[in-house]
Amino acid sequence: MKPDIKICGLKTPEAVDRALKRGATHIGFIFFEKSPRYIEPDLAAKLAEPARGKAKIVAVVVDPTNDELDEIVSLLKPDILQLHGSESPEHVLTIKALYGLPVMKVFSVRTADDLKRVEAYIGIADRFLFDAKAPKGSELPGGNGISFDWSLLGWIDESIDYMLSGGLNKNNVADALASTKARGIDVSSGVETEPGVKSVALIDEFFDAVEKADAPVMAPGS
Ligand SMILES: O=C(O)c1ccccc1NCC(=O)[C@H](O)[C@H](O)COP(=O)(O)O
Repeated sequence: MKPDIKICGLKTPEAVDRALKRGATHIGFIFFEKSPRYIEPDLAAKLAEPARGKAKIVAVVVDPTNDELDEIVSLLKPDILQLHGSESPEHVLTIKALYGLPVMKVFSVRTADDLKRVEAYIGIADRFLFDAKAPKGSELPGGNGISFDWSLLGWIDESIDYMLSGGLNKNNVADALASTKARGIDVSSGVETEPGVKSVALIDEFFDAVEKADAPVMAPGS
């Protein structure tokens, strides 16, 4: 089955256009002010316009207040809220009830302990995203361009819908898909020339790598 592909941290019409042309199923906008990928909600709304009905528009927030969410939801009209902080199951339920939107809850992973709380969110979060935990000293909860040990996800049942992220790029995405049961992948730094600067060439190369990974292996002579 073709994986969902989310290109995250978009800030230009060129990058949005290329992601859509190549078949991104999700595009993400970052509403975390310390990020080099931060974008004002009104600008994100303009950039997202060509994606409506073609790809899911994802608003990435970190321990958001209701005021922040009110502004983002009313301007951007996202399809999904990506909660990338330490939102409790109760907070996730409150957000879902307030905004009526599906939630993708992020777990930041370095060790097995980081996955202990997943069960508490089953039936509450609509989808999970397993991302690498920020390295010491980083101010960013995501978008750090580093991977984690995917074998830590081995116990996660196939019935659990999750995306995988953290340091994915054209060189490791095939391996990531083969080694996990991720139904989707999410990339940011791997399609950038520097933090916050997306490259249409790297977006192309990333999609090429996913398509190659997905292509059936032909028997010799067939
Ligand atoms: O990308 C950011 O700057 C960011 C900042 C704060 C919270 C989340 C952030 N990114 C969320 C994403 O979904 C990224 O795509 C994900 O962390 C993977 O990033 P990367 O390892 O750079 O591919």
